[in-house]
Amino acid sequence: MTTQELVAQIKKKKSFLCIGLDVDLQKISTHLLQQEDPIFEFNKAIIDATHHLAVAYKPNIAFYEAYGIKGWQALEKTINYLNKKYPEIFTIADAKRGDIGNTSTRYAKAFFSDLNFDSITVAPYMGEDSVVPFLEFENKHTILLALTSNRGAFDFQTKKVDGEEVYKKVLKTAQTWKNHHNLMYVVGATKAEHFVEIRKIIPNNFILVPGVGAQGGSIAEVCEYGLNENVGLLINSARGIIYASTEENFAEAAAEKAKELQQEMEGILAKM
Ligand SMILES: O=C(O)c1cc(=O)[nH]c(=O)n1[C@@H]1O[C@H](COP(=O)(O)O)[C@@H](O)[C@H]1O
Repeated sequence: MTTQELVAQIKKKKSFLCIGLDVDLQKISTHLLQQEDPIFEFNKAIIDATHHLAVAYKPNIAFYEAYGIKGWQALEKTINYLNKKYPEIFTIADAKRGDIGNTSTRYAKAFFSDLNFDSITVAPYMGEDSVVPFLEFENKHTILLALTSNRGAFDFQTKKVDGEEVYKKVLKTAQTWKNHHNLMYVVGATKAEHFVEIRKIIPNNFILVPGVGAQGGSIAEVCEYGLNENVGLLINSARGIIYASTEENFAEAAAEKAKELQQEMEGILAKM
C-alpha cells in the first residue's frame, strides 16, 4: 500500500486508529474455545465489527508464536482475511525484527512476500545494513523503533551520545538511508512531551503510536504536536479495545470502544 492510499483512507474514515490484535486465549470469551481456530475466530469477529472505524490492524507476532504452529496458522489466516475482505486496511506485522543483512533479507521475505503485510516493526540497534533489506521492498513500510512506550526506553534511547539522545540519532541517521521514504517510526503515547522535538527531525514521516488505553497515553496529548499535514499518526490500542468485554458480546464492546476513539480522532481532524 502506498502512503497516499493510507492518507486517503484516514480522510475517508475520519480515523487514524490502529487496532492491536494481541490475542490471549486466557482473555477471550470461553465460548470461542470450542471452535477449531479460536484465535482466528476472535480476530475475524473483531475485524468485522471494527473495520469501518480503524485504518490499520497490528497483530503482535509474539501472541501467535506463543501458540506454536497453530498460532502461526491463525496469523496467516488473519492477514489473508484482511487482505482479501478489507484490502484498503493497512496491516502491520509487529515483529520487531532486525539482524545482519543476510538474515534481515529472510525476515523481509517472510513478512512482506510470504505473509503479504504492508509493514513491519524493526529494531534499529544493528544499524543500516540490518534495516535496508526491509526498505528495498516497493510500497512496503519499515516501522523503526525510536522512542518506545515502556519504562526501559530511558535505559538507552534517551541517553546522550555526543550531546544528543540516542533516539534522535536514530531518527536523523535513518533519514540518510536508501529508500528512507519507506520509513515510519514508533514513538510511545506515554512520551507525548517529546513530539515537538521529534517532529522537528521528521516532519513528514508517519509515526506509529502505541500506548493509549492500557498503558495510559492520551490521544489529545499525542496529537497536539504529533500531527502533520498528512495526519502522519497511527494511534494503536490493543487491550483497551479487544478486551473491552471478555463475554460473548466482545465484538460489539470492542466496536463501542473503537467508536469512542474514532470520534475523538474525528473531532481532532475537524480542527486541522
Ligand atoms: O512496536 C509496538 O507496537 C510497540 C512499541 C512500544 O513502544 N510500545 C508498545 O506497547 N508496542 C506494542 O503495542 C501494543 C500495545 O498494546 P496495548 O498496551 O494492549 O494497547 C503491544 O503489541 C506492544 O508490544
